[in-house]
Amino acid sequence: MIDIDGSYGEGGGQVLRTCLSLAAITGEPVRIANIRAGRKKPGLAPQHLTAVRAAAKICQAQIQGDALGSMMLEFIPSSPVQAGSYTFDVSEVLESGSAGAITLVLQTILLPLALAKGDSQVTLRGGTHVIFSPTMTYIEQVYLPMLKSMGIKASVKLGAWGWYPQGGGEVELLVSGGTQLSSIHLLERGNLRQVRGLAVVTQLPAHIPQRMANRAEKILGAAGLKVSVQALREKGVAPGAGIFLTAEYENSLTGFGGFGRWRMSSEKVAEIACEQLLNFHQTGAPVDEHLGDQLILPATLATEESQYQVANVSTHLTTNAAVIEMFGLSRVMVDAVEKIVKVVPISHAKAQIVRV
Ligand SMILES: Nc1ncnc2c1ncn2[C@@H]1O[C@H](COP(=O)(O)OP(=O)(O)OP(=O)(O)O)[C@@H](O)[C@H]1O
Repeated sequence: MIDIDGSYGEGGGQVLRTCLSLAAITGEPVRIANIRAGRKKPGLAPQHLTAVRAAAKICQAQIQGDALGSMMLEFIPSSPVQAGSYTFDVSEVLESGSAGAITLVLQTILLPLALAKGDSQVTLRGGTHVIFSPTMTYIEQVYLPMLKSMGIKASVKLGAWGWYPQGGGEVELLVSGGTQLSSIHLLERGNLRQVRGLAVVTQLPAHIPQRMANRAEKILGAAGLKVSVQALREKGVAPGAGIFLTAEYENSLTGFGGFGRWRMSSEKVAEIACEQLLNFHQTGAPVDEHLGDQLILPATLATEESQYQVANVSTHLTTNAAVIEMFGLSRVMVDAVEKIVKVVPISHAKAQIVRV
């Protein structure tokens, strides 16, 4: 049994999700105490509880402490990960509905399913575009394409958009099993090819996405970037608005978003997204701060050493690195000055990854 202190470092949900993924992959039982102790409302929130149940389902784990608000979880896998057809719905844990980010549930089970024998199809319901988490657009346009370069074959189809606070979004995830992960090397991002954007509303008038798109094209165009933003009205159970920009460099991808808010102009929403993108662009780094913490797990499971440079060394990155090291599968070295992350997998045979 591996004992993890959930209050370590960032003390957020990612400590839990990383443990769930690695427990499912290795078959190693894990006990996590002080879950999300670093947050205002600690313990398991709907998104985390859904991730716990999803991870448990795919490796038939026995679980204790799987309740909303629980700060302690015991997770004991009882079989190798089973590929198959699954549905996970955040509103099953909170009947009144929740915008708990299903992208984070997706990230919890993606690698276990990709390493399992056979293909999987997963329906996920809940929040698809939620602030402080990767949006489904980021998963589709940044995270999955970057993982594809490491050998992961997976795709998502967005059926309905789910915003805070109602959620109600829906996504179909397809994952090919039997993956052998290869390493990633990203020290040079190359030139910017283009910025693609989606300005989207659900249940709101068409002038809103058009105004977001116009403003973003104007700002990024004035900064000398090649940009094209589509204005769309999409399906969703509640009103919502946002703009999601993907920057495509020769060797890497990144994405940033802005979310509509009561009394915030469409133009301001676009400005927020553009500012983040331009700040990143200026750093010259190939990997954004968020992808930086998310790549450590796949790099740990790869056959060779990985190395990449990030725009910013976040506490999410250093926390995730430390938690992953506790499973003994890799050494993660973070050069805070050069902002270079190096992940050295430790012999997989020795680490007993439950492989195909
Ligand atoms: N704008 C963004 N784009 C991509 N990824 C993001 C973005 N914002 C946050 N993330 C990622 O979402 C994850 C959030 O992890 P965190 O530990 O904060 O847990 P949480 O479960 O979302 O919430 P909490 O902070 O409430 O515990 C991290 O991997 C972070 O990099």
